[in-house]
Amino acid sequence: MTGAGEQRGTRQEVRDARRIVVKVGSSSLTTAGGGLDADRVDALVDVLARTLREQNTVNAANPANTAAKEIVLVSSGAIAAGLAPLGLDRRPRDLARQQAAASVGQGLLVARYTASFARYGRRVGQVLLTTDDTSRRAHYRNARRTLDQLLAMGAVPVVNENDTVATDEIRFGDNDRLAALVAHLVRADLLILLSDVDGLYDGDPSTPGTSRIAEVHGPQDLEGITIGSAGRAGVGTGGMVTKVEAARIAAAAGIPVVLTSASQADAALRGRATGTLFHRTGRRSADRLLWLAHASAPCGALVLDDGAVKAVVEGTGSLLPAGIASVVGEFSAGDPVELRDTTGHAVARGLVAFDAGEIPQLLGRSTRELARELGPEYEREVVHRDDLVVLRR
Ligand SMILES: Nc1ncnc2c1ncn2[C@@H]1O[C@H](COP(=O)(O)OP(=O)(O)O)[C@@H](O)[C@H]1O
Ligand SMILES: N[C@@H](CCC(=O)OP(=O)(O)O)C(=O)O
Repeated sequence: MTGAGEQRGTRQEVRDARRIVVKVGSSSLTTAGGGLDADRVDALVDVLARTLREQNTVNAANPANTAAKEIVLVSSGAIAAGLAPLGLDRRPRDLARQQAAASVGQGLLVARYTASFARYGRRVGQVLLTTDDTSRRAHYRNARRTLDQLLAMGAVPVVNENDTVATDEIRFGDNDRLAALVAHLVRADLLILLSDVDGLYDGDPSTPGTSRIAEVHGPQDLEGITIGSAGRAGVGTGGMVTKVEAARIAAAAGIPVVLTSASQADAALRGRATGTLFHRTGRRSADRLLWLAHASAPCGALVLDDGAVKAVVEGTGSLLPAGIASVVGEFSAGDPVELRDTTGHAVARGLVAFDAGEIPQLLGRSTRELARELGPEYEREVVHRDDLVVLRR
């Protein structure tokens, strides 16, 4: 951990980042009363549009323009923006009214971004994602293709969770984690999380004596720090906990993260020593698997015997019917499921190749035997190695 006063110079990897995901929280886009604050939206768009313009006109005629920047904006604020128009004075507790507010607010939010970016001659493209888009192969590819295409056409994708169709079970719930997963999806070089606080503090920032942490090199730097889960009453969702979790996911996937306030967005994009920089802790991982580990809500579970747990955890093989002791829940082929040991501890997640109802007849039996009895289509893995991600203990 490095104290704020110990920072040196600019952050080269931040300055050099070409493809950047910027996430902005509700608290940075709304007025104290909870409505959308057009001035704050415009101020953010000014920074983003100028960054794109400055960097991309330098060398626009040169196809090898290595300075060109691309920005994907993950914006919260739909629920907050929908409160006042529906006569609500705070974020409702129940999902149905949150969804109604999001439905009204998302339109207003995107209309505001559209008008604001238009001042710079830029188009925006709305992209609403659900957890299915992050775990199912076809959805995942589609989402990535659309985002890539928008960027290639010079538009700014404005991403949010598809709140109106998400149920409690399948919600991301917080856009911090969604932003980390989007950064991974688009193979971003940098994730910037903008909030109403200018970084991670070593305690509740409203408590005198706490100070900002300038750099985080890994989980060891977070030990002993009080990280609050409540944001500004009635507006944000996860407080600092979800931001630190998002930073951890992105950093582990090889993407550095800057966490700072919306008013520091320009400095952050220029690589100045603002906010908290989370250094990458891992390398870029095989594409879809990160999503499987962090985003998918498992539809059920398979309980494995000790040998199968070992094979899965040590990465030596796919999950075969012979290693499955029991099936939990209802799911269809292609759904994400949890793989548990016999004590109920989740060891991995995977995309299952059979419906839940088909599996009991396969339990404990060899694929060869099954193929002989039930047909050649049963000589296959229940979860293929390529569709499986081991969870960290
Ligand atoms: N250790 C900490 N460092 C910084 N902020 C913290 C910390 N613990 C709790 N917080 C609170 O988290 C809030 C940000 O979360 P939230 O309101 O959910 O933001 P957003 O709407 O931007 O997603 C800050 O305003 C701050 O009060
Ligand atoms: N999808 C929700 C945002 C949920 C969320 O994470 O909000 P925040 O904590 O302000 O980033 C909305 O647009 O209101």
